[in-house]
Amino acid sequence: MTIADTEEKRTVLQAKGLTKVYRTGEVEVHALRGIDLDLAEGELAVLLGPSGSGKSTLLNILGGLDTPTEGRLFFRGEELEGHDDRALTAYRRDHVGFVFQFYNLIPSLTARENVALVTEIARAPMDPAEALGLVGLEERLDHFPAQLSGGEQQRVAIARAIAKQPDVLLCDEPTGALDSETGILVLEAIESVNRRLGTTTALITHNRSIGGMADRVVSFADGRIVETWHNAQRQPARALSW
Ligand SMILES: Nc1ncnc2c1ncn2[C@@H]1O[C@H](COP(=O)(O)OP(=O)(O)OP(=O)(O)O)[C@@H](O)[C@H]1O
Repeated sequence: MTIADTEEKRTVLQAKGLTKVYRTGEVEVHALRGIDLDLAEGELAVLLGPSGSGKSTLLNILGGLDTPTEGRLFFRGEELEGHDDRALTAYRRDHVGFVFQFYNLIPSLTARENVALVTEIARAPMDPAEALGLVGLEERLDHFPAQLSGGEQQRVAIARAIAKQPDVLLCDEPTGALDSETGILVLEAIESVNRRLGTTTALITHNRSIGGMADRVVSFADGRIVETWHNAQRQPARALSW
């Protein structure tokens, strides 16, 4: 195996020159203006930036929910064909887990059943109870969403996202709707999944404090990466405050 092969294996996701222009009538919005970003195996990256800086647009493209106007995306060295819906669907289904600000659980299904919806169609799923255990909800398997707190519902959403054992976990403002104490529990769940399963994780936030838990922080402004730094040591989510 050559050094180049090894490097390629260590990079899970690679974005090159991504741009995104939204056109609404006469109006053009340049949401991304040339993003180069690699996510390494097992890394926890925090994508930081103010509202409107393009973070969600980037996350959606990295996860195959949207396509760039220009630029290329590689998953484990293979290019994802931007306009081939089937390839993107297969990539999303087999390799990507999403967590959004709002949990999108099905109210009439229990925590376990919400997770099972995904494990039933996944290639190598874990048991829903095991996934819920990983986020600290082993005592809540048969609760309905209405019987769970916001933070617990978000942890069910994380369990649902990771139960198919995705290569990449993409989290868009996962603590945006939560108070800080509850938010930290949710971040601990993400941290634990990243450490125990080695899932490459990208977490979007506008909250600078959350950057402390990352291996690397990538800071955005106006559709561009303006700064990147590595933390010499990751702070445990439990030690964060805001
Ligand atoms: N579907 C769309 N159609 C038109 N413009 C869009 C669309 N989605 C996003 N935009 C615009 O693109 C820019 C980047 O939006 P994006 O949601 O990626 O930013 P963000 O950094 O995630 O913001 P927030 O933190 O508020 O979610 C914004 O100016 C937004 O208005």
